[in-house]
Amino acid sequence: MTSQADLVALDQSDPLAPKREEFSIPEGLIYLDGNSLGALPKAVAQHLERVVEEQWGRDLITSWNKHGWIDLSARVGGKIARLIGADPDEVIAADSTSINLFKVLLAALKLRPERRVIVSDIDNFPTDLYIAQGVNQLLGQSHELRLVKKEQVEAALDEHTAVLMLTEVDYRSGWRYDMAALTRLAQAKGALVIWDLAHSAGAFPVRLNACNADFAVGCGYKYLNGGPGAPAFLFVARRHQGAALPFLTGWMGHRAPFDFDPYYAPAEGVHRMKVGTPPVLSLSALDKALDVFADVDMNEVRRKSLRLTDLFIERMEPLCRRYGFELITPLEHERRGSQVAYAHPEGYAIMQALIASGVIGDFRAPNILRFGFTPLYVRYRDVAEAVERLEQVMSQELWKAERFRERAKVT
Ligand SMILES: Cc1ncc(COP(=O)(O)O)c(C=O)c1O
Ligand SMILES: Nc1c(O)cccc1C(=O)C[C@H](N)C(=O)O
Repeated sequence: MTSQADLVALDQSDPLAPKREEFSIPEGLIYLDGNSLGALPKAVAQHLERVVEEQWGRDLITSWNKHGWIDLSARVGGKIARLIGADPDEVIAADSTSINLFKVLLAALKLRPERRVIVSDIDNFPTDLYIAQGVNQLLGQSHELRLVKKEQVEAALDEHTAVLMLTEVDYRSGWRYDMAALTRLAQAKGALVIWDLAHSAGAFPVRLNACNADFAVGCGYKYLNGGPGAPAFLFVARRHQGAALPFLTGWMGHRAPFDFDPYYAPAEGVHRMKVGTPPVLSLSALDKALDVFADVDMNEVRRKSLRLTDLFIERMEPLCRRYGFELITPLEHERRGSQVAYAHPEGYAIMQALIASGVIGDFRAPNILRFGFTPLYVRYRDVAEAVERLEQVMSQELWKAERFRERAKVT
């Protein structure tokens, strides 16, 4: 068991400890939900004020050139590329994850016209599955969407598979796929692979090119801390950039948008996946938020993430025995993202009571309490304190209060 003295020593010797100072975290709050909405980097607030006043307010439309707004999507993509093991010219920041998935899924299916199966995980985040259903509808239900449990993904792949579409880290359980192995297996059958990195990018080192990934998408507002509704990102491996075509053929993805040619011609490389005018303020926030990572070693982030999640699991053991929490996150490091989840029949009310006590995690239907550990701003002592507050919620039965039963619109 990790002692109080061990925790102090861990925080004192943590090479990432100074990073916490770069974030604005309310005094006394323990924030374990950076896997849903990352905390605010202090520099973003100052930067946005300058962008609004100087770029928008003073320089107005000249800022597209003067402040490089027109290239922001690619510049921000370049910063994300380092975190996900891609080259800068393989990534853009744009649109939402859902829309980016729509774009790359259609592009990938068109690269495998003779094949008629999309394989995915039935526990994938719903938007991924809904997008696949919408794409199939657009294609006249020409494809089979083969949804299987994680253990059956390998067996579901065959010579009819056009695309394997997976989220690397399961949003509920935190279960992590072996990206290299699954990519190899799918490609050996002749399929293309799309990875959703929503719960990976910024949480640990991702190695898209080392794994030979074909396409990827991911969120800007989770571990990348770009703010609510931040632009997402999209990756197209260089080997596909000539042949992969977008079907949302907007002017920003045209070869020469300011020629105002009536006929569409795709831009070079990943740029053709851009659609309309980018949200400059949101992109500017994400741009500045990514600077927090500039001097960060992602291997260090992973080391701390595993220590934080190990510590949480260790401290939760007595509560599991006493109060019936069931760990659903893998113990094996290789199979774990940066979050830990427990099933409990009273999960919703318990999470509301815990939030009221100053520890923010979240609840995922039907019965899951989910805790995200962002190594840049979560301390070892926060982990111990969070479990102590949960112990109080349970031992004093605080969760039984009527007000914790009422379901909010957003959970
Ligand atoms: C795996 C995954 N994909 C996609 C999304 C969201 O996509 P969007 O930003 O389009 O809402 C989420 C979370 O919201 C997610 O967990
Ligand atoms: N994107 C979200 C939103 O707009 C509102 C509330 C939560 C979210 C989330 O990010 C959910 C998240 N993808 C999840 O893993 O559950």
